[in-house]
Amino acid sequence: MATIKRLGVLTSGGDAPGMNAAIRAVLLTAASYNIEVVGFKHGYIGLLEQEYKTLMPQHVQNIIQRGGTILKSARCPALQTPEGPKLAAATLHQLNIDALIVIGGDGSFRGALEIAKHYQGQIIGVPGTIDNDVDGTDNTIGYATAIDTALDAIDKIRDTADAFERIFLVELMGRHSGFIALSAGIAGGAEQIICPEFGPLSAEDLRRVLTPIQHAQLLMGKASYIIVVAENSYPGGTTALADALTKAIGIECRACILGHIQRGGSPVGADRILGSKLGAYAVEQLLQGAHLQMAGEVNGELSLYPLALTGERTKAIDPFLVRWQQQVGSA
Ligand SMILES: Nc1ncnc2c1ncn2[C@@H]1O[C@H](COP(=O)(O)OP(=O)(O)OP(=O)(O)O)[C@@H](O)[C@H]1O
Ligand SMILES: O=P(O)(O)OC[C@H]1O[C@](O)(CO)[C@@H](O)[C@@H]1O
Repeated sequence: MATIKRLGVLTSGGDAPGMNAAIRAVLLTAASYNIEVVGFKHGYIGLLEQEYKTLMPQHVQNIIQRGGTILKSARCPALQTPEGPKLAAATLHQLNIDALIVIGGDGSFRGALEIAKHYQGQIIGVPGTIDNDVDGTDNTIGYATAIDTALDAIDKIRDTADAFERIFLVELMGRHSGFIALSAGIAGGAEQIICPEFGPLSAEDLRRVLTPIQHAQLLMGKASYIIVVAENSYPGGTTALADALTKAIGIECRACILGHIQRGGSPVGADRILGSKLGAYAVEQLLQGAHLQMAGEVNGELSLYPLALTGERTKAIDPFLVRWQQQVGSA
């Protein structure tokens, strides 16, 4: 068993519902092994600027149901300078931190790998991002809640779209991936889903979107029609796409950008459970000597995955749902 007396923990990148459950599990598990936990604030900024506090059980009481992260999060460009990782490692050494747990996405894990080049202790990652774009785990903490939040919005937009028999484009988050768009689009009964995995969509290529709309109108007449669009799918964004479609078909298409609403809210049960499980597992695996690994869950089994491979983008959106959506999308 590795000797760990002091453990650091931080949340980095986009916050995700369930991060608090993971922090809580880290603290409670560590406490059960008499390990002290230091929480760094604002992601890697806390390491660079020595902004931290020792976490006690009372700090994690009554947080499992809260969105956001009690440690705050941030993007930290300073870690991407040559001096950043050295400074971060120096803080960890100075504070006698034997191991660090980074809760975040694959970008945060790249940062962890840079720090590891200068740090003598162990580092482990816990996947927390609404985007679900991290290899080595079926789901990331926050993804399930984001789907439900997006779904709630889609259902509400459907009501008004139906009343006015309007075409709506609903833009969902997912910087490089269509996980949220595909899942919420399928569950919300969207007529079309557009996401990066379907290939780039250009102004010259609008026919791909137009033909299914026209087909649906022939079949059903005037009716509500919802297109779920993953962010960054069209040059100029979803409002530009709605404008281009409006011009092309002569029927007003409305855009609704859901934005950061998807990052907030009370985590659903699945995210509380995943956060708790992965937070606890991360501590236990550190004690087993794990280093530069991510604590994930694959096919219901807890497992470690090399941090260096978490951003390879080998995890694909559900191919069955993709095929089915494309098959029925024009009906
Ligand atoms: N190559 C890198 N070198 C050093 N630090 C990095 C590197 N890539 C990312 N980081 C650090 O990790 C932080 C978070 O990364 P990023 O903004 O990509 O979010 P993420 O962890 O992927 O989460 P999300 O996708 O949910 O926003 C960055 O702000 C930066 O501090
Ligand atoms: O809040 P910010 O820094 O604009 O980041 C937005 C990005 O973060 C995420 O919410 C999580 O990675 C993405 O879906 C989105 O593109």
